[in-house]
Amino acid sequence: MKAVHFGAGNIGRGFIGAILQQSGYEVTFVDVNAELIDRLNQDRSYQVVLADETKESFTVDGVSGINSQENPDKAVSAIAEADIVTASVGPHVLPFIAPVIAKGLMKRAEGSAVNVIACENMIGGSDQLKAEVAKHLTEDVAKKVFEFSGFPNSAVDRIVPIQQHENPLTIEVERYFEWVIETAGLKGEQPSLKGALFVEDLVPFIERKLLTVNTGHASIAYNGLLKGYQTVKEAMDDSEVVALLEGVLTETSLFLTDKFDLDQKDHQTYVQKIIERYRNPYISDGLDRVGRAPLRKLSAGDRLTYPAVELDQKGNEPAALEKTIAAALKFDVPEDPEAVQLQAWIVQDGPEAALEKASGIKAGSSMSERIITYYHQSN
Ligand SMILES: NC(=O)C1=CN([C@@H]2O[C@H](COP(=O)(O)OP(=O)(O)OC[C@H]3O[C@@H](n4cnc5c(N)ncnc54)[C@H](O)[C@@H]3O)[C@@H](O)[C@H]2O)C=CC1
Ligand SMILES: O=P(O)(O)OC[C@H]1O[C@](O)(CO)[C@@H](O)[C@@H]1O
Repeated sequence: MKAVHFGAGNIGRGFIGAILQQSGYEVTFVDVNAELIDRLNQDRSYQVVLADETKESFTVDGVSGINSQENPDKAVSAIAEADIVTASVGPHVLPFIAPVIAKGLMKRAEGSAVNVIACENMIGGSDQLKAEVAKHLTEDVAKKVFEFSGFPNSAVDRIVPIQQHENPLTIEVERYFEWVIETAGLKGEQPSLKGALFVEDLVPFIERKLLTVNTGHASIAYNGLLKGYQTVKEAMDDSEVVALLEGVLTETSLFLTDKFDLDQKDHQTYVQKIIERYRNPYISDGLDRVGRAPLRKLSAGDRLTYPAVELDQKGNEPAALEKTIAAALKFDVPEDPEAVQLQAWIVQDGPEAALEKASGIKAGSSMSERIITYYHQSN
């Protein structure tokens, strides 16, 4: 069986590619990073190392790579013959992989079913990828193509920090992982993916994950950076950062347990497990990475603004989320294009207007005023 995975990066090699290989697929990675692709074609395998006391490692073999910048047609043919297509390139990159996927789906034998699964930290990733693919198909071709190609949404959870190894393919990952895929969007036979969970309705799973794992992570990053820390470890040793982490998770727990009628005890166990994961001494994770792409993370449907606005509308004052949003406005990393854009908006129009542009939180609203007060209070 053949799998095509877009994004030979941290999650691509450290999580999705490994699951695909363990499930019996020959994995072809598609990427624009020539170093990764050339090495994949040279070695045809790589090591995954577990970041815990065991330092257990395993080999992912039978892999290869296609540089979609140099050989777009090869990527198109690989899609035409694939039994499954997955992607972990970053939400902002989905529009750039869509044309190749559209051409590949058009090239498939009439009616041969395939599923295309976005594995991004976002709600509705595959829906968005499908909409981007549709832009490159005429209406009647799209109708035909989407009869046999499914775009089930998924939620992926495994912490894979940015890391350097002698072999650039080696990847160190936490032992924990969760890959939840919705059955609603599947076409043809349900793929058998070792360790993945298939559910009818993904929404509770993706929202629970995004608004717990990622919201917590973002609060550590933005509040930690504000206090001058560089890593999750340093930040987690600071009681004020941990208090804000516990605050945002209490606030999102209120939202999630209410919206999805979750069992409080079970949810608290899930929350505690995640705080333990942040404290993993075998993982060194940079706050710049965890807080990367601040415009995405401040956007209305993402991990900070979405729960804060929902809670505010229900009459709760999510102070920890608001303080974290204020801290996110101070995310100023010159190598991060979204951070540069955010800071430019603040210089041009002031923090309140920048907040509205990034998040949709209306300037002049009581929530905006509270956030901006926190913004001016923090150093
Ligand atoms: N790193 C983590 O701990 C986790 C990341 N994720 C999600 O997975 C996605 C990827 O994240 P990471 O693996 O950390 O990032 P990464 O930067 O390590 O990997 C992204 C890969 O996509 C490649 N890429 C960029 N443009 C491309 C294009 N046009 N065509 C093909 N490949 C292209 C890059 O060269 C890179 O190798 C993001 O949506 C992230 O939110 C989800 C869970 C955990
Ligand atoms: O990958 P994103 O969306 O930029 O978020 C960053 C953090 O969220 C996680 O992906 C957790 O799922 C972390 O591993 C990652 O550092």
